[in-house]
Amino acid sequence: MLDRSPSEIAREAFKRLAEKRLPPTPENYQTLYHEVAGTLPPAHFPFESLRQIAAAMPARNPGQEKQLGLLESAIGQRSWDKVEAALVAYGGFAVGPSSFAALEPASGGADPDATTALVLEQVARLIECAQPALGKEDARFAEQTVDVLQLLRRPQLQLRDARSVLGNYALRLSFAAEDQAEIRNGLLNLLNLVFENIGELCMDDRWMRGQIDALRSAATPPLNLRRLDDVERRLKDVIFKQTEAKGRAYEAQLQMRQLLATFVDRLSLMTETSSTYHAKIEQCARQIEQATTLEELGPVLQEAISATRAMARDTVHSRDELQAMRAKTQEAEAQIVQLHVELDRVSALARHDALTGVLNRRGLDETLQREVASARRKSQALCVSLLDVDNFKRLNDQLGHDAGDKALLHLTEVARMAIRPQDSLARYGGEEFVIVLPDTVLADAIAILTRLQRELTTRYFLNGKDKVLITFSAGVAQLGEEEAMADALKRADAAMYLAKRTGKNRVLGG
Ligand SMILES: Nc1nc2c(ncn2[C@@H]2O[C@H](COP(=O)(O)OP(=O)(O)OP(=O)(O)O)[C@@H](O)[C@H]2O)c(=O)[nH]1
Repeated sequence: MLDRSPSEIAREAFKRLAEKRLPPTPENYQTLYHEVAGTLPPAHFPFESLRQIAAAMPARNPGQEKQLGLLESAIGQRSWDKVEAALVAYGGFAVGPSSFAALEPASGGADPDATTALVLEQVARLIECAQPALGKEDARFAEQTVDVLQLLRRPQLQLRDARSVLGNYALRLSFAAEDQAEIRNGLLNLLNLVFENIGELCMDDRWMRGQIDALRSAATPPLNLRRLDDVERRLKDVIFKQTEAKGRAYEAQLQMRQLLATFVDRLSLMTETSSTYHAKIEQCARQIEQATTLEELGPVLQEAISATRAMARDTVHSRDELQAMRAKTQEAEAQIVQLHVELDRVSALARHDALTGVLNRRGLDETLQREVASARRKSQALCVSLLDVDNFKRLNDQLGHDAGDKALLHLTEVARMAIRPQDSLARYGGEEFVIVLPDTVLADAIAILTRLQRELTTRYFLNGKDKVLITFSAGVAQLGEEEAMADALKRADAAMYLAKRTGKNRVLGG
């Protein structure tokens, strides 16, 4: 089946359409096409139903009005993610206990049939919303869902008729939800196993070890989409770097093996040549001893000369070959050095900082893009903070550069613990870091940074046995409605400099 060309599949689908006497609708053709091709049909997007729901939803304030506009455009784009975001944000602008209040009968519930129909419609919507989360593995359950939805939307359906069907369906639904929870746990266990194995393969690489630890902690429940996104990005970096390293090691190994084999061949050939030569010379020496006339000596000397010439030729040949081999080895060495340089360059292209494991500039850029889009979509506040370690040069000078590195690592570890899972931490440059705080207003962001300062006064950096206090100065800015993120960062930077100039170890809003 899978070997058929698209036109063959299309012909067969038409044939089946005729054989089964089905109406030639696009849906029927699509179903049969996938049946013939042995592929899965694309997930159904209930475009019309969603448009009807959106049309029925009231816009009771400007916030809801904006979200309804976003919802309509999300439906137009057939994007579940955007539909979900618009619905959640719409809910955030709810004004009363019921955001579906406009659906209620104007007479205050005087018509019981209309009320029943409304309640049943809401149950149907609830089921439709929950459906994607329950997966498609159980075909029987999927069929039952379709039947229940049809039944709930049947005109004049009475509550007592719906009750037993819903009771039965609720039981199946609880099984499906349990299955999904088990599948999720199973997948998480599998993921952790994969991390462990990758970790085992490259335990001598410090960067990799840090990444694997970060992956494990990112994949620990409770999960959210942001954390999963982080896991995906980190895993891509790890796989990329591991593939590079493996390819490099394999190439080097192959080259070395070839060189060694040639070397052993040459060595045995040289030994062979020199033993033949020695035997020949010994034989000549014996013949010279036994010779009594000059005539007898002539051919013996001739033989000795040609044996010596052959030996010299072989030696020159071997020397040339060994020299060529040496050149090849040097070339291979240079290639490996070049590969290391290349690997470092590639690592720099990764999204995480090699020393601390937090996001690097590239990772930060991507995160900022994502968070700005998300904040705008959800009409939420977004803050950025720029923090710079105080007197870091002095720390380096007094304790050494290695201790300086460890101090930076310590700072990022404490910061990771102090911020929320949805916040992001990035190294902006030497001893400068950026914290991105979604869904946070300025005052709260300042409070989070101040909490981090307090944390650092209780969690000292230990340099050997010495406790070292690390402090930082920070500037915080809340992104304006129309403002570019680069401008918000500039404001945070200016506030940070003001904090430095006015005594350090301070957090100021920009
Ligand atoms: N150990 C270590 N030091 C770094 C790293 N990156 C930058 N530095 C050092 O950080 C120091 C920063 O010095 P300055 O910019 O003068 O700042 P400061 O000493 O912290 O002074 P203030 O910012 O005014 O508090 C420089 O000495 C850099 O060499 C790094 O990765 N590791």
